[in-house]
Amino acid sequence: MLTLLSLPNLNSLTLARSPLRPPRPSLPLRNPSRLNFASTPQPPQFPHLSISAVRLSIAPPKSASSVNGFASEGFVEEGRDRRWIEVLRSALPGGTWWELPGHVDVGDAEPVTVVSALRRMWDLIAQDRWVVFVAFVGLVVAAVQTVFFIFVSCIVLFLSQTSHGRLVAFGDLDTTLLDGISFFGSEWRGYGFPTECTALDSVLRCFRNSQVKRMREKLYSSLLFQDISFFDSETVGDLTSRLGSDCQQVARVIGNDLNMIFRNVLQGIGALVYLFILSWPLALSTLATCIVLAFVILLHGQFDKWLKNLADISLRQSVAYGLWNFSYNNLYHSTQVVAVLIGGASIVAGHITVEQLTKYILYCEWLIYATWWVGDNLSSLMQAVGASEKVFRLMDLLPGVKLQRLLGRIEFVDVSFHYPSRTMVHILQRVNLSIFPNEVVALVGLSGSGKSTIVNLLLRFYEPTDGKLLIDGFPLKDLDIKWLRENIGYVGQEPRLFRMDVGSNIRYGCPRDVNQEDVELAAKQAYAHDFIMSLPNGYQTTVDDDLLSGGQKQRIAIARALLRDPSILILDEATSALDAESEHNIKGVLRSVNENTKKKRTVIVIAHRLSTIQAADRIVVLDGGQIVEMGRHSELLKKGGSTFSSIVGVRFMWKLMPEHHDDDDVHLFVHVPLKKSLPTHNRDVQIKIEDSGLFSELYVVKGTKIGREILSVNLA
Ligand SMILES: Nc1ncnc2c1ncn2[C@@H]1O[C@H](COP(=O)(O)OP(=O)(O)OP(=O)(O)O)[C@@H](O)[C@H]1O
Repeated sequence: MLTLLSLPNLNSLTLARSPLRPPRPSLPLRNPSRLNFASTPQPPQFPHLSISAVRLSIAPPKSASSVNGFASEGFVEEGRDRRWIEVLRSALPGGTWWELPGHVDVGDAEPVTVVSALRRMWDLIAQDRWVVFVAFVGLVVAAVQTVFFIFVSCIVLFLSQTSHGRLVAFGDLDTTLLDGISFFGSEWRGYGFPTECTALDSVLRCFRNSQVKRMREKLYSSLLFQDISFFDSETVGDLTSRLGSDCQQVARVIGNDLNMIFRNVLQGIGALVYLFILSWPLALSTLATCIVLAFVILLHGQFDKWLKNLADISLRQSVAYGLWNFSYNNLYHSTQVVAVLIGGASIVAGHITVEQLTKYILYCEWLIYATWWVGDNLSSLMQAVGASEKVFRLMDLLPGVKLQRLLGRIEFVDVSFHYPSRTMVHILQRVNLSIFPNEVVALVGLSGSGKSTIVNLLLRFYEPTDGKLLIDGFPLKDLDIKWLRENIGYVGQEPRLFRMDVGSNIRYGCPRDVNQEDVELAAKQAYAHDFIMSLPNGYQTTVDDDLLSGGQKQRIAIARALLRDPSILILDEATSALDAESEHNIKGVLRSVNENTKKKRTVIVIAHRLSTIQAADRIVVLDGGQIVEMGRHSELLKKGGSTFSSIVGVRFMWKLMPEHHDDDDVHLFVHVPLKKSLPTHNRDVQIKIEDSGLFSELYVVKGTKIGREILSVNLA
């Protein structure tokens, strides 16, 4: 990080603090991130400027500068002049040299107003507003005192010339009093705006830190409820930056920038008023200097926006800073030169006294100083406003409507979808599906057909790119996402367990108060109670992802979902790791819960087992992101639709449950779908069941051959 010592030309900017001289800004230390020259070992080099600019804009045509291949002197001279003019023009603010390569994004597309940003920040510090009010009063006291300090000091100084001891003593007393007021004012202001090293500094920083903390908490809780699509498009680094530096920057606005702006505006106005009282021509000349200085500072602040975002413009940064530094020093000194010239003439002419000129010069310094601070803090404020836009946008993504009760009616209306990371691949295309309250719907389809995507949309992990998704008639995006997810039970294929006891794992995330009996009832419904009781400490046994089998974890996850008593239950291959018997039992339990409890529920199940699918009220067959068939199992078989047959047949061929088959060799009625190479009507086919541990495998035997051509099996 840059210090004053690393830039020798900055030393002239730091003057010792004395009662008669306002503290001069030590610029790089004030805001190091904005003036970080660590990567610029050399001081600004203007030759770079000319070389680069020549390359950009100077390319005189050969014919203009040469005659028969020889350069004409007049042309050369003219060309050189023009070149220098071009170089200078390109280096001026807004010139071509400052332009950045087209592909670089230098800022936010959407502007945010200072007023709206400040209003949001004001809301954020609602409970600490009294601190800010008190601090502002301190600020005003300190600023007024500062303005009068010079006035009183000059009186004391010039009284001492006349050696009126008592008056000097009175003046000293007055100065001491003002010093005291200044001290308390600054300390008091510092309580609200901890920006300077005051005695209370460490305590005072707590206020700003609490602002940052509050903002981070709010932002973080907002992030937790974002769609998964949000995390597809936002990188972890960006979010960390929002939580880290952006929150700091936004908190700095109230705690620092506004404080400094108000303080310096007050002091500047005080100084300016006094200057006009002393001598209006002198005051006008200083005012003109201040306006130019403010313009230069603001211009530099604009470049800061780029400097922060881009790594490859350190050269421009150096030049911009050099120009700024040059302007500041010269403008500052010019006010003193003007003051001495005009003021000297005015003293000779008898218009003002030496004392008045002294006061004038001192107030000039204050005014320049105040202008510098206001300009610098304004550009810093603009940066913070830019940062606040992203922070507030994320915070605003919070709640929607909470319904009194969720009935469980789900409607997909012309829903199309593609994932943000693969915009060219259409995953769902114009899906229209109405699921009624308490209905059990099975989604089937080949791998990649979009079953889980439908569930992802329902859980609002993503939003449809087209069409509407309604729950109980309300657009899903208008509903309070936290409330909605509390009312939906979701069990995935690979549920996660936390390293804590089984009971706590079942209770995890349950939004209502439950007792041990409720937990055990849910575990019994999920056929998990017996195996839990066989663990060393029953429900108190500590488990984690590695200590239980896939099927046991699924049963705990199902118990967890049942305990919440959700209005909508989604099972995304939630029983895939269960043995056939457990799966059969759980399927029955889910069905009976749905029918027998007071609170009915809508169930959406994605499964590949025939037995599970058969239990559904309706089967929805997906292919390539579209619904191709829909109906009861028997209806679909009767229709003989090729998609359903191929999907269901192939899947179930490998996952038939053994209890239907007592013998190794059985004859079953097998539905044979339309296929050119196979007969088009039902026929008896010999099948063979082979038990391979977890699943029984079904081989379709045609004659002596073992084949897998039969695409669906009807065990009815
Ligand atoms: N986060 C994602 N980003 C991009 N593409 C995705 C994402 N998740 C899924 N996909 C793609 O979307 C398509 C549909 O996936 P989906 O998981 O919905 O299929 P599925 O029918 O549930 O498959 P399976 O039965 O294998 O679980 C697939 O081509 C998949 O590669």
